[in-house]
Amino acid sequence: MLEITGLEKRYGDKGVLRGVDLTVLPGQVLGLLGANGAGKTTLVSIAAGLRSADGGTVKVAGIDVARHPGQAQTHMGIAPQELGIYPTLTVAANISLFAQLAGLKGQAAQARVEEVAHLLGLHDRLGTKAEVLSGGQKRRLHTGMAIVHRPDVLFLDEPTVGADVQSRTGILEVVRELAASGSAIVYTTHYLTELEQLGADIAVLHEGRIVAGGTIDELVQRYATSSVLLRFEGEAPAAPSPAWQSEGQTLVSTLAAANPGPAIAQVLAELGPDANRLNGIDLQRASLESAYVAITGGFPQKEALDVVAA
Ligand SMILES: Nc1ncnc2c1ncn2[C@@H]1O[C@H](COP(=O)(O)OP(=O)(O)OP(=O)(O)O)[C@@H](O)[C@H]1O
Repeated sequence: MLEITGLEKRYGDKGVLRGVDLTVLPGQVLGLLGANGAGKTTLVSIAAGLRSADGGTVKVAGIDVARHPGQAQTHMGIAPQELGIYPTLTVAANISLFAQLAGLKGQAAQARVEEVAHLLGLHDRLGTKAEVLSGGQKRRLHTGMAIVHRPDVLFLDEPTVGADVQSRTGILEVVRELAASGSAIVYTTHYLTELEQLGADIAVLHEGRIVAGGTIDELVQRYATSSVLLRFEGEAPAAPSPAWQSEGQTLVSTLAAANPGPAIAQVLAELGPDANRLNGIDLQRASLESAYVAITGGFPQKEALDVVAA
């Protein structure tokens, strides 16, 4: 449904996208992850035909977005990071405007506007001017405008920033519902738990390329490991392992451990009386977060860690 091949984008002499390939199938939610400045918004904007690329192609429903942006855009919905609502129009008029732009008319348009408002918990605000909505309600409205025509391909760029729990739940519910009805969805976020809740597939954008992709389970299996972070006060303990690094007044040691419980017991036994000077033990289970951090180099990868036999 969405096919991105060899996409390149430079700002001045800085290559932000350096050959990005991505495919998103009908019914698939693709979580696009990357650090601040990795190029996610740039990628989404080019894919949606809002910015031009320096190389590569984007096809939506088989249509080349750069060559036929108007035609391709009839198959898309986009909710950019910046809110794009019309403040002086009511909630109903905002959603309705986008329904009409997508060719929905009369009773069908009216029914869909009400359905979207209901899905996003805005049904009792239909007659309210957008400018008086709360931040979270504005965010929901902004999402509603992007999905009203049930687009084949939907781009949501950090849709839950500033949204409260209720707004977040509503937005995730709408994403699930659209994917179930066959939309291909690109979802950028820094909230990894949302991607877990959506059962999304993941693509990690790093240094201009997609450096890892797959289901959450695949990424966790491949890159993540449980780890134990130990903090120690004062002089380094007598035991030769584990290795410690200074962090100000504190010594810290990070251990990869498939079975953290026995690993902690082993370390405590080796430390002997020095164990009394431990002042922190943090256990991190293998997760999408630890996989992501390993992939983007913020934490050693599984094989590079000092694995404690358990
Ligand atoms: N119009 C522009 N002109 C010049 N540089 C730009 C422009 N837009 C973005 N950039 C730069 O390109 C890089 C990628 O920006 P982009 O907004 O695509 O990243 P992002 O992954 O969406 O970041 P965030 O997670 O912070 O939203 C950044 O270094 C940014 O400063």
